[in-house]
Amino acid sequence: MTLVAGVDSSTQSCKVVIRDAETGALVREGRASHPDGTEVDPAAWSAALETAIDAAGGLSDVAAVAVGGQQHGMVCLDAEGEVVRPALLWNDTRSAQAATDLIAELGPGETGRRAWADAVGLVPVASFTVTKLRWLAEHEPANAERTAAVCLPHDWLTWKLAGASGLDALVTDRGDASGTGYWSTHTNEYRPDLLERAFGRTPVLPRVLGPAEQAGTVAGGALGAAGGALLGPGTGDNAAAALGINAEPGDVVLSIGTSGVVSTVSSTPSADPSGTVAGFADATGNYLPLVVTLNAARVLDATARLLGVDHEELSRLALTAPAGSGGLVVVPYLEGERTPDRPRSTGALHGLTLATSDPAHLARAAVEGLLCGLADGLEAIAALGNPVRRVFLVGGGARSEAVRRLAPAVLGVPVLVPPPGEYVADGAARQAAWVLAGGSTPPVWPATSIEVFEADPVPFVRERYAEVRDMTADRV
Ligand SMILES: Nc1ncnc2c1ncn2[C@@H]1O[C@H](COP(=O)(O)OP(=O)(O)O)[C@@H](O)[C@H]1O
Ligand SMILES: O=C(CO)[C@@H](O)[C@H](O)COP(=O)(O)O
Repeated sequence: MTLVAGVDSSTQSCKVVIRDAETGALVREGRASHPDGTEVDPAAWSAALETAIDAAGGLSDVAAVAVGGQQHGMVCLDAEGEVVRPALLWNDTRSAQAATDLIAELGPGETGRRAWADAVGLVPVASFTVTKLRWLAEHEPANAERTAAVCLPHDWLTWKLAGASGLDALVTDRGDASGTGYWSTHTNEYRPDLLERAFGRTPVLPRVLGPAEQAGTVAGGALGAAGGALLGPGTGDNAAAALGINAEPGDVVLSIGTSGVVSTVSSTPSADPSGTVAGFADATGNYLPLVVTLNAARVLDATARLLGVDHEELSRLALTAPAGSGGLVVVPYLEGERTPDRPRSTGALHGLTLATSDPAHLARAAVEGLLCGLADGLEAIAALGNPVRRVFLVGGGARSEAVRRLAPAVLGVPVLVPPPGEYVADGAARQAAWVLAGGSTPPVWPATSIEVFEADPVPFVRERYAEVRDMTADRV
């Protein structure tokens, strides 16, 4: 049996799956936690990857490996390849003003937004790497000066696995490059002019590999791994999830992890000047228009904490309250928000009455608030002309029964739930198998069983949410 490994280095943890390259059958897996915070030393990711590889039984019998990772994180390296400062993650909002400035520099109002969307497929928000680089240039000029190369979390881990042999060895792929804000989905090339505008100069950037292009081999002893396995180009976690689910045009993947994601595979690049839909690339040569919220599974974590219950009880409580939670609405902007663009916002609770002041109503309102944000995302994806034929629900939040049962009601469409699993790591493993096998399309692995959840639509839940979602206080 030939084995391949896939890695998901995501916000809260690192997961490794080892699968049969031919059938896709799961053979072993391992995981390790990442530290909290929106600013993280990349050494924590390599340590977690080392632990997760170990927990998965090592890589000595594995023929190929690929890394999927949280997108956009700014990893700055000096001329010797040392990390200059902790990475700023996708959910760090300190570069919100930089985003506003960069948009205005390409033209006032709509003109600037359209110019960015036409240039790179997205309109800057604090999440994107380009805004973090502007923030660095403005606020930490000494660190900016020391920065010789910039890469993303998955690029850095791939480079470490390959032995970190010099900045010229850095590689990435279209999927993750398309989330930087200085790589164009329209031309398949970097836009050094935009990077120079943001950062003042163009540091070394990872070479962008094709979807199944080899990225070298794992170096013996790198992150404690046995050497020799082929390395895939890796990709961003959302592109990896699409590959893991085998999403095709017309399929929408809804992921409730640290971020809430609504994405779809498309054969054409998108450019949404409103900035709601980010026009990324996928990991197969197609495109991945997507809407992302900063607040997803952690809204459930926070509500469970508030109520002093575990996830199972939170779900049970939510399912005992009525649809619409008697008018109680949780606006879930606990970390600020990216879609809609409210980086300085806080969460809010609206509609408290004596009747709604109990744990069940709060639990239900939290699940509904989270789903309303994703329903807005689904609507935006569809409004750009993307067909919505099937909607898949994945991510840690999909383990909640209340989420699975309320999603079709709030979204107004049936929801397909594959078994709980690590679909990002699976997608990376499938990419590794593709690199090994070669060819123009990834190997076909048998589809997993799917549970279909259906419910009568409850449009009044979204209507009530829309009434109050902009009534929030700013952070102090
Ligand atoms: N049964 C559950 N119900 C609700 N949320 C859950 C459940 N199990 C895990 N989670 C949450 O899912 C999140 C982790 O999901 P995951 O998709 O792995 O995130 P990420 O990829 O961003 O690290 C955590 O916030 C965790 O608390
Ligand atoms: O910012 C985005 C995508 O644009 C996020 O989806 C990150 O890629 C983090 O993903 P998770 O850790 O939540 O899976």
